[in-house]
Amino acid sequence: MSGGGEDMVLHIDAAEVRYGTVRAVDGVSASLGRGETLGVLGESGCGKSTLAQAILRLVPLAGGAIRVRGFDVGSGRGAGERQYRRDVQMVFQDPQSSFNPAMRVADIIAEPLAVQGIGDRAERRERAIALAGAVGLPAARIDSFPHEFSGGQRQRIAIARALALEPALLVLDEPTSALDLSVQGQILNLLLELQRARGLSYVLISHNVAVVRHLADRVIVMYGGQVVEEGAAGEVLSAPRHPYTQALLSAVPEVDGPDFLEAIVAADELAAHPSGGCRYAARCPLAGPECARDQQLLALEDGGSWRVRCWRAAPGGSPE
Ligand SMILES: Nc1ncnc2c1ncn2[C@@H]1O[C@H](COP(=O)(O)OP(=O)(O)OP(=O)(O)O)[C@@H](O)[C@H]1O
Repeated sequence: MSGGGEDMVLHIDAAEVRYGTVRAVDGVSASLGRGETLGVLGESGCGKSTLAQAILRLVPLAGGAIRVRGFDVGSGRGAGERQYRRDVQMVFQDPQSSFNPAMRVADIIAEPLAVQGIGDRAERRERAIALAGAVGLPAARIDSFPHEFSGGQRQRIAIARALALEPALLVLDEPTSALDLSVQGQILNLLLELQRARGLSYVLISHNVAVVRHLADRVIVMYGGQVVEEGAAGEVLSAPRHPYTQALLSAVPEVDGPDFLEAIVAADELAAHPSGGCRYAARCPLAGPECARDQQLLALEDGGSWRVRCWRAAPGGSPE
């Protein structure tokens, strides 16, 4: 893990987002250095997309702070807003829905440049061709329309567009969930390649343990709007300590599938009424009376970065 300082690209400090009484993101903290990937893992309703939206300033913070290379996303104050708009870009699960179907691929990729008034038409086209090459799209097809491409190629188009402004941080929201299994690996490897070549940082939002394992350096596991476990992805995902992470890992097949989401009840209702105590207790096979108390995120070792919101996992096994 990288420390603080100038290499820190993203810093999330006790971020809160509410929809009415629903605490969709409830005191989440995390940070991300240059060239690193933070996995955000959890099933539908745990708040991971809302966290992504908060980083992109698409929903307001009700508390805490998010900083991208020093820019305070919550208040929007201070210098650097223009740079922030360039620094953070998003790749969605279904790129098709974010493409204008009447636009040709070259124009789609160059669109962020046009919006920012960067370069003239010919320069933007040059840039789009270079970006298409960087993501493995054939230059000969740059004047085709997005519907003429396969799902995997469309995701390459979306990635090229996201890179147009030379961002520092990509927020990847289920970037391969809509793709065939054989294509998922290709896109994940492309993301790794681009990260290494460009020093990109990724926030990877996914319910898929295999995808997070493939890409993430660190992971936060979310349940009911809270982080329940965090640490180095390799450690957390091979020997999880929180009963929820353990359930996620045992339920997950190697591939994406609807059964997985059905296997674990959605956390929506929990976010809606966060009574005291562990939010996972109602579903936890290990729950006992101690779990009625609020649980803190506790380091497994003094000063360590592997932290678990479960008194059973904490040193000494005390509920507080
Ligand atoms: N616009 C909204 N208005 C009200 N509640 C919302 C809104 N968006 C999300 N929520 C609620 O906030 C909580 C977190 O939702 P969020 O979409 O962030 O979770 P998620 O883990 O990304 O799930 P998914 O993968 O299904 O998008 C859920 O309880 C959800 O019902």
